[in-house]
Amino acid sequence: MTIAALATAPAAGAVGILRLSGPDALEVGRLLAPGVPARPTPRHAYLASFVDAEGRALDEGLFLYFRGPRSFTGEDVVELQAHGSPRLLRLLLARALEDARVRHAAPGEFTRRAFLNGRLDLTRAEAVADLVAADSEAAVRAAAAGLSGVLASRVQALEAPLRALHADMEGVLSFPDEAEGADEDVGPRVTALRAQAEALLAEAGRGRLVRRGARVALFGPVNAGKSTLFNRLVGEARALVDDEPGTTRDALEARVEWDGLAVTLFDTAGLRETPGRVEALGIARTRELLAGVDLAVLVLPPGVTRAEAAAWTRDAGGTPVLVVDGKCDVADASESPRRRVGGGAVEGGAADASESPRQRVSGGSAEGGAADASESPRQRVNGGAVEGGAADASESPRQRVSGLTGEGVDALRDDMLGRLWGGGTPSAVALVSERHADALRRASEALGRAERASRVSTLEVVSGEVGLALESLGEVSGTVVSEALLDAIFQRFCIGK
Ligand SMILES: Nc1nc2c(c(=O)[nH]1)N(C=O)[C@@H](CNc1ccc(C(=O)N[C@@H](CCC(=O)O)C(=O)O)cc1)CN2
Ligand SMILES: Nc1nc2c(ncn2[C@@H]2O[C@H](COP(=O)(O)OP(=O)(O)OP(=O)(O)O)[C@@H](O)[C@H]2O)c(=O)[nH]1
Repeated sequence: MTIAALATAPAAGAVGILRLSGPDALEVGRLLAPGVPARPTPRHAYLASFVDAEGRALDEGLFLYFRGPRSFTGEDVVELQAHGSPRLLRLLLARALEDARVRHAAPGEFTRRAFLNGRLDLTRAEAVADLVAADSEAAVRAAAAGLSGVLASRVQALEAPLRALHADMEGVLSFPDEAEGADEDVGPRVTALRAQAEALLAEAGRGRLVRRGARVALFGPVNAGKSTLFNRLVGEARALVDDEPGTTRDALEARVEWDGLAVTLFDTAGLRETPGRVEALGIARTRELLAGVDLAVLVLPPGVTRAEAAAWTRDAGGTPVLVVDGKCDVADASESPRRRVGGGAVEGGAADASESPRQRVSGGSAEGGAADASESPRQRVNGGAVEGGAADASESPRQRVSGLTGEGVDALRDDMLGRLWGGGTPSAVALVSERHADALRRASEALGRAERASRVSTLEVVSGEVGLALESLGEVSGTVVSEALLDAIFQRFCIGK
């Protein structure tokens, strides 16, 4: 069946495209553009008059014919490139759909046909959708890499040797005499392939970062200068700044693009022990937010000790924390923000020392970390920090930054990107999606079982597991796919793609 859809967004633009794909694309296309020869030269742009059912001119545009299989879908494709009026384009589309040989394309159906006709493997078809959805430079570049087959070849480099291994084992099982010895190094081969699968799986985190953008939150004690720093990082005065502690109550967010990577930056309510009721709600929300971001930046006012810093760090709930010394332009603590913070902690400590981990640390730092050291892993960490400033030297020096003067802000941004990204550049990443990661994980698990079986079980069992790994891997490239999987994948495409 021939399908038709508008390939351009349903909004006014300079040019809009109606696309047809299928066996009757040319004939139906020529109903709309009768001036085009019956056997047009493929890939030649004809200037043509587009007409309605009565033969009245609707527009003058370009007519393109791609003869299958040399087309995007692998089928005959016709494009009518008209002036970009949404109303005009709908008239042209309706006219094409009037023909009984044509129906409207489902979302992603052009790309689905390209996949089914072997023009693209599944990873490249998905890269088409990634490219259309890309909203940062890194996302564009990573999707483009996917479209050019970066992930496809990584998967291929795993799939081919896995298939060879499977064939060797099946050979030995079926023809033990002829294939003798082909199963000798099965164990090491499985181990190596499993490591390869794990390495690919490890890129899923970066894939997520590129696709969705990174989420970074500034947090720390009240009045640390978070909002000032946030404004500085965002490049505009978004957050309210005031020297009254607790000014920021709701988390603010702003989207920036750093080195091509989309970053959503959050400014959060300052943490302290004795907040007002409304502020307490803000703090609860901060903790929730911190648990869900990719990186939490702990902004400390001058004079905070390592033990205190370690205590604040725990508010991030397991999210990686980057610690920075804020207000570094303040030479000494004459204005004594340190006292305020320290004072707050002690005050709170008296009120409910038993409850708050932070107070326990304050207590620890005052009374001696050693006393606490045996109690919990958390205390042991703090105890360590308190006991041995020297031993603590392994901790990297904290970034000094001033939101007020801008000092250290660029370096902080680089630090954040380093922590988020690790080495390399965002464009070099193989965009491993959740779907790919899930299939890779199952492949890797099957290989893990194969590894064990190669030591304790029969070749038949090993081969069975390797076969399962192959099946899972086939879901990534598309060599093994169900209709349901294809439906799920192509549903997220837009219409006309
Ligand atoms: N006007 C227009 N622009 C477009 C598209 C389109 O369909 N129409 N595309 C649609 O997404 C993308 C281009 N993708 C395309 C991919 C392959 C072929 C194609 O004809 N492939 C043949 C021939 C290859 C060759 O001659 O080198 C093939 O693969 O056999 C065309 C477009 C982006 N820009
Ligand atoms: N000297 C100096 N003062 C700063 C700096 N950053 C912020 N301040 C001042 O410190 C006070 C608090 O700044 P904010 O940016 O609102 O601090 P915050 O951490 O967001 O505060 P909360 O909203 O209470 O959590 C304001 O008076 C700022 O002008 C800095 O880098 N250097």
